[in-house]
Amino acid sequence: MSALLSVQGLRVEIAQRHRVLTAVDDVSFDIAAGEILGVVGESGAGKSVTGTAVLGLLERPAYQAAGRILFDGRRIDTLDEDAMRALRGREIAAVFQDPLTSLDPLMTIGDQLVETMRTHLDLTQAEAVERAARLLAEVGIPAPRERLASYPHEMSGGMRQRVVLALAFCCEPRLIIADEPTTALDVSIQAQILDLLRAMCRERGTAVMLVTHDMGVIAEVTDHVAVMYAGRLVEVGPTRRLLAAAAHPYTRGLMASIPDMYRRDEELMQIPGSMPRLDAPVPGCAFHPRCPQALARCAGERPPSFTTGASQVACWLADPAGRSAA
Ligand SMILES: Nc1ncnc2c1ncn2[C@@H]1O[C@H](COP(=O)(O)OP(=O)(O)OP(=O)(O)O)[C@@H](O)[C@H]1O
Repeated sequence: MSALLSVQGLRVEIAQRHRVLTAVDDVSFDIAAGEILGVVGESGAGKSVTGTAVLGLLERPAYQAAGRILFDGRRIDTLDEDAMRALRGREIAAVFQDPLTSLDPLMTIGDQLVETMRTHLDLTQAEAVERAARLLAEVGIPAPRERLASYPHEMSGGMRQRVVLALAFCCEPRLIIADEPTTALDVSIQAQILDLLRAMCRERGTAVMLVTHDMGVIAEVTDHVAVMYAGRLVEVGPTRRLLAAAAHPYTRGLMASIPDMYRRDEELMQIPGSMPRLDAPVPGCAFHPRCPQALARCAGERPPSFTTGASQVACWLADPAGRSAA
């Protein structure tokens, strides 16, 4: 199946006065139509920067230094600002952690939905209003017609995030970039919003790049997972298989922090240590100082990506040639 989104060798750098830092390095992944890909990793791993690059919203001092981003086979990282803005409104939508990033506090939610639809779709005012009410009903807003006249601040955080989903879906995008869409919400509301996101995507065949630090979220909604550490992908594979048999010690460490059925027998644990700072990159495998299974070569040689089963794993432990030597 050809990819709807294809990120190839993406590198994002951050220009500082006397040096350049690398926030995302050689990141490649595909998302097929209708697929939900989770991008997971600790804070600072480069997840948001990757999503921002796909949306064409990187701002100085951050910039794309290498790689290509293709949407439906067409290169989009070289589009000009107007073309990218048109694509963002229509074919690629974004959902961020804070609903107030997406919602204009001075506009009613009805006006926001109607204006977005009328900018990008050929709809009359009456058609757009009708569609806005239907969308609000679909995302579970009670009394949707009356709610069209409400302002964002008149709603709870959970309701606002439902409106953000309505806004994201209102032009029937083919791809949604969702960056920590439920992190700010109570756990019970989080699950409802994730269920809603998944149901709406399944029904429409919408693809999603879901950025999260939470392996529980990955387990709940994604089809594939890309695990990021220190700006690089360390493991990419189908969610079920990856959760059943993660190959990278970092992925296993993240999984050990899911407090649920996957780890009934083990204590909830945190990975000791912290991710290297951008201004102090670690040679070899960036995870080796924290890795319980590090080999001598991990400190000196950066592992390439090895294929193990259906996954890609950047770890010397997955090197078929190196296993016996280790
Ligand atoms: N505009 C910027 N200027 C300087 N540093 C930046 C900029 N944008 C991102 N960074 C740095 O790039 C690194 C990756 O950030 P990013 O936000 O992508 O991480 P993340 O994995 O999404 O983590 P979080 O969940 O905390 O957002 C971090 O070290 C961050 O401080």
